[in-house]
Amino acid sequence: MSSTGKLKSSSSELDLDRPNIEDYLPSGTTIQQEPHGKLSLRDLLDISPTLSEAAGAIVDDSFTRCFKSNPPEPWNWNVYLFPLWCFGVVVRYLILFPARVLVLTIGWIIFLSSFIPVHLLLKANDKLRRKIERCLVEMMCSFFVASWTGVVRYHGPRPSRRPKQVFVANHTSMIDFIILEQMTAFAVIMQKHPGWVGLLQSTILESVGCIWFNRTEAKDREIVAKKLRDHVQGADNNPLLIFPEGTCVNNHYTVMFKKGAFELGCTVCPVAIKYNKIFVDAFWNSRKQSFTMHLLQLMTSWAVVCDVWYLEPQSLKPGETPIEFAERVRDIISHRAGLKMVPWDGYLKYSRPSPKHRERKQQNFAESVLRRLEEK
Ligand SMILES: O=P(O)(O)OC[C@H](O)CO
Repeated sequence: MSSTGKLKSSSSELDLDRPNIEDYLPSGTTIQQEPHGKLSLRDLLDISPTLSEAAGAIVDDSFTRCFKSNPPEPWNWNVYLFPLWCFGVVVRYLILFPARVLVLTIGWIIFLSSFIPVHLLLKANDKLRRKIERCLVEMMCSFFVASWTGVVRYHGPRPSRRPKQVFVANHTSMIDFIILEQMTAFAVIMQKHPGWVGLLQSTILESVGCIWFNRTEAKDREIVAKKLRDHVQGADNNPLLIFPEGTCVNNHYTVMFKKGAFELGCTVCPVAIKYNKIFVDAFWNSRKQSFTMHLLQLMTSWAVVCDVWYLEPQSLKPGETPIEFAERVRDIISHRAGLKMVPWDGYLKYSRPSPKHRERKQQNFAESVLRRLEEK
């Protein structure tokens, strides 16, 4: 498909996903029913499509919807269910949670008491050290998954270590990484975090080849691009895992994939992850919640249920651009996980729309008002 074709289909997807402002207006009122000379909200919105689009965006928009938490439906709404729910709260907080903290503590003790000596004492035998460290990281991730009673179904062949391949997955939470890492020690490319997560990133995870960057630093992006190219050449390196959306999305949508993973000249292995929200919403809304609070929320829920599909590897087709390739892979992942594709750049979460875009909208609005005045 040509890039124009893709763009057209993306914008029509956006149109379909756009809220209908009519749905939010009081029903049963028409312009004719209003007393003569009195303006209704409907009249005002009728002045220009831009104005009604702006009103629609204030009420709801498909970009914000990608990053909205969707907690499970409350079910404790009657006199029989409420005591049951209270009983569940007591079990989850007073029995399950302490047991899970214990599991995690045991995991950390085993992990650190093995990882530190291996890391320090096996410096001379690099191959053996890397092998043991890989197993230990996988084991620690399994402890994390156990600490939320993770019920994960993996479908398809497990990833193997081969040169010139990169795994890409949709992204809902940093727990995606933990869920994938417990099966295969991937080298992941991720945003650098502060606090204890940052400490783990720069110590333990760096030893499995993970690469960290700060998305606001243009300099970091160049360094990461070079590290990626070097990493995929090494036959003995852990398989590379990238979340090309670059940010966590709520597992109902996929936002545009960054093209970096698709211009490395590697085979791209898509991985689709779909969480079942029966017990808890696994979306990490990092603007509202720290990762520690997110983990505590998971550890006090009944279970985290999800499906992971390792999909058929894909290569760049003749005449296909990396952007088209990224869209094709996004389509495969979204289709498998039942996610809706929206043509948004997830980084817009962190930036304001460009002045050019704003000016174009202002120009459209001014033109529509002038046209209307001339008609009178
Ligand atoms: O949802 P964000 O943008 O805070 O991204 C969080 C992590 O960096 C994703 O791994």
